[in-house]
Amino acid sequence: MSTFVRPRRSVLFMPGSNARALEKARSLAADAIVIDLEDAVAPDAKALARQQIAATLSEGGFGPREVVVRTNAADTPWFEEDLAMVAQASVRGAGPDAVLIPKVSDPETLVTAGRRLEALGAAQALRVWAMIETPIAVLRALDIALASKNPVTRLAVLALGTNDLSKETGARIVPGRAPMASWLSHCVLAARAGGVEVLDAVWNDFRDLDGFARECAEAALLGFDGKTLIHPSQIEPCNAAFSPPPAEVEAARGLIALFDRPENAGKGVVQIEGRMVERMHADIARRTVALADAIAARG
Ligand SMILES: CC(C)(COP(=O)(O)OP(=O)(O)OC[C@H]1O[C@@H](n2cnc3c(N)ncnc32)[C@H](O)[C@@H]1OP(=O)(O)O)[C@@H](O)C(=O)NCCC(=O)NCCSC(=O)C[C@H](O)C(=O)O
Ligand SMILES: [Mg+2]
Repeated sequence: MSTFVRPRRSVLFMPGSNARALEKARSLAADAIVIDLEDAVAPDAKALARQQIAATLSEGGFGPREVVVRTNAADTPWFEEDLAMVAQASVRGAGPDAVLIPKVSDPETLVTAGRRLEALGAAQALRVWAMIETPIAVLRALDIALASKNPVTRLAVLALGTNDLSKETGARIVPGRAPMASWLSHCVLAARAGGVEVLDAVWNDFRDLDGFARECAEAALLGFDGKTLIHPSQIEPCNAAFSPPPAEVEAARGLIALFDRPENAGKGVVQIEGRMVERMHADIARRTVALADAIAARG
C-alpha cells in the first residue's frame, strides 16, 4: 500500500507587493509559500500587487515549493479580481497550486468560490485553502472542513489565523496559548473529520526563535501538519519540529516490516519488545515513512 504525503511543515507568508521577498522565496527551504493580497498589502497597493503576483507566477522558478495566493476576503471589493487573476494564471498554465481564502465563516463561501473558479476555467488541479480566523468559523469548523466532500469546493487545507481570532474575541495570544487551546484542538479535529490538512497560525515575534520553537513543538503535539510563518528565520526550526525524528522513522520501518512478514499476515496485533502494536499503528508508520521519504526527496 502506498501513502502519498505532501510535506506542509513550513508555509511562509510574504506580501504580494514585496518584490524582494518574492525573489528570495525561490531559494528558501519552505515547503510552501503564500503570496498575500490581504492584510500584508495596503488598500491602495492591491491592484499593483495583483499585477506583480501574476508576473511572478508566470516567471515561476519555485521548484518543489507549493505556491499559494491569499486573496482578500470574499465579502471585500477586491475578491472577484483576486480570484480572476488566479484563475487566469491557471488557464495560462502558470497558476499557483492553491488559493487561500481568508475569513471563511461558512461552507457556502467555499461552494460559491469553487463555482466561480470553475466558471473562470481554472485548472482542476487548483486547490482551495481556507483560513479559520473568525469566531463563527471556529464554531463551524466541522461544516467548513466537511465542505471538502463536495468536489466543487476543491478544499484541501485549513489554516488558523490567531491574530484575527484575538482581535474578534479579546482572547490574548500568550506563550502556550491557553486562551485558545481548545479552539486549536477543535479545528484539528474538524480538519481530520473532513479529511483535510490543517496548519497552525503565525508567531508574530519573529526575533524570538526560542519561543517560536516551543510553539512549533506544541503545534506538532496537537496534530497540526505544519505552521504558517512570516519570516525566513522561522523556516528551519519549523521544518525540524514537523519532521519525524530519524529514530521514529526507523521504528516505523521496522513496524511495517513486522506486519509484512508472512507469519504475521493474518494477525491484527503483535508485540515489539513488550509493547502492543496493532495494524492501525502500521498505518501511522506508513504515513511517517511516506512523510520522511517526501522530505528526503526535497534534498
Ligand atoms: C515582518 C517583516 C515586515 C520583516 O521584514 P524585514 O524588516 O525586511 O526583516 P529582515 O530585515 O529581518 O529580513 C531579512 C531578509 O529576509 C527577507 N524577508 C523577510 N521576510 C520575508 C518573507 N516573509 N518572505 C521572504 N523573504 C523575507 C527580507 O527581504 C530580507 O532579505 P535581504 O534583503 O536578502 O536581507 C517581513 O518579514 C514580512 O513582511 N513578513 C510577512 C508579513 C505577512 O505576509 N503578513 C501577512 C500574513 S500573517 C497573517 O495574515 C496572520 C493571519 O491572517 C492571522 O489572522 O493571524
Ligand atoms: Mg488574519
